[in-house]
Amino acid sequence: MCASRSWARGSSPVPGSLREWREGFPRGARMTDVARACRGLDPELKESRPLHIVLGNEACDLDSMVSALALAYYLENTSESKAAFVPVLNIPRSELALRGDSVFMLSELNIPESSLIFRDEIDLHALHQTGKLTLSLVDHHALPSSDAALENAVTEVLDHRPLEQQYPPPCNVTAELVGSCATLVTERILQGKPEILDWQTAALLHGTIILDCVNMAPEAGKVTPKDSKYVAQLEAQFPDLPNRSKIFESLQKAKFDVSGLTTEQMLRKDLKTISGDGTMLAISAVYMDLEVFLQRSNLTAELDAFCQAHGYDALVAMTITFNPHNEPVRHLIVFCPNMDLQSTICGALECSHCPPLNLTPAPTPNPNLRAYHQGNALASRKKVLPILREALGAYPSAMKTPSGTPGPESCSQEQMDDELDKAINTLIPEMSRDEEEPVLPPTPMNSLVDECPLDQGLPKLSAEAIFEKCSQITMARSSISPPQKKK
Ligand SMILES: Nc1ncnc2c1ncn2[C@@H]1O[C@H](COP(=O)(O)OP(=O)(O)OP(=O)(O)OP(=O)(O)O)[C@@H](O)[C@H]1O
Ligand SMILES: [Mn+2]
Ligand SMILES: [Mn+2]
Repeated sequence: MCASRSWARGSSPVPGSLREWREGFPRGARMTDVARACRGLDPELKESRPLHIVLGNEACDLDSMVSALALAYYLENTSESKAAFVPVLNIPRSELALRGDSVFMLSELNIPESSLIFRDEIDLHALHQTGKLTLSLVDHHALPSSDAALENAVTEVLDHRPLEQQYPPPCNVTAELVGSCATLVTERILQGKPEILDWQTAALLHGTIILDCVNMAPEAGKVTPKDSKYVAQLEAQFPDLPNRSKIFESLQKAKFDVSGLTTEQMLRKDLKTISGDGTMLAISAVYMDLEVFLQRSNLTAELDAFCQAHGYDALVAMTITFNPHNEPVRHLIVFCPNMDLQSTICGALECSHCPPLNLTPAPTPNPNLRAYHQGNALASRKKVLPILREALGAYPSAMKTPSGTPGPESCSQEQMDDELDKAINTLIPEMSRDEEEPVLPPTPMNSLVDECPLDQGLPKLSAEAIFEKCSQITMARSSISPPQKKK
């Protein structure tokens, strides 16, 4: 689906230095030569020069794609280093088609998809082993556990979310909570060497910032003064950039067009993942109304198959649609067959206060599914991810069962008891003392203790197991003689 091709100037192949960038990049070799070399088909090119990869996030939305393309282009044209600067889209090539806004933008600007390199076409880990790889991360900075080995190749970060991970100097970190990472890349180019900016690259950046900042509308809660400043500067340098509203409407339409997508494709279209202590969680943006989504045929089985296929222990989907006033309406869906993990995730989301999500439970067709209306319509996944990351951190991996199998019953009984004893003994110390030691009254929880045993949150255990243990405690207490007064 493509809106009218009214943007690009003429229908010439990629004009200006974007084409030269592609052909002369790295110097003397075309993009496809680099791709072939990176795919290991042409070792001497790989051997000849170090490779500096500019890598977007694994959701690979328009912001990630454009930030990687534009920053690599800038570095290739300004860096003193003899490295080749290669933008890599952090998804398999086959997944680009799910990103309607990116496909639309590339076609509008006559940038052939064949000139791009995707994550499944380059072996970053093998390159890293040759010692020839350095990395710039754009639009993210916390690498997924599968890429943890690449952390020491990161020499630069440009991101627009709160820092969750430190990259010590000499890594160059730019992290600012602006509406779009493309704003930070634009700033870098305009402050560095504005004359290398050509119309195509300016149009890529301009359109991306406008989409991310919802056509620069303050009520959407995305745009910052820096976003507005650089959109204006791009327009001042290229007065014939397309009209903002035209860009926004075409990209928004292309982004939200999910017609014909399967449930699996819809979940993969804008997917982020987090992991904590061996538990993997997928968080998808679903551009569809909750009711409509829940009515999809075979939904629970499809969600289960999706989690099993990718090794996810749970899936959180954030649906986003718009009311007649064009305000976003958000719902959260939690799919998790493991009841302990499900209650950990739902508890964290329900009790979150930073930010409060103002969740109202909504009915679902299956106990493995929970759904909520999210009253806080401004909290995008960027805001929800830290809540989920913290919840995973508090969830004992000992409770983790192979993904997709039911919860606590799959843990051995003694494992459950150990967990429970540990938990109860931090809560009720007299249970852990042996007989001869006098039992002191439990420390009042509001006293100045250096850390409250509940700081890590209540132990994640099933209600029945806690009840069982508490009844044991009352029995044990009634058999313990009252504390002897110290003489
Ligand atoms: N108020 C709005 N009006 C119109 N469109 C809006 C409005 N708010 C968001 N969108 C569109 O929905 C897409 C998804 O927006 P989001 O759910 O707020 O998340 P985000 O894409 O801005 O940020 P994320 O938390 O997903 O993180 P990153 O993508 O930065 O990694 C928006 O793209 C917009 O089209
Ligand atoms: Mn997004
Ligand atoms: Mn972004």
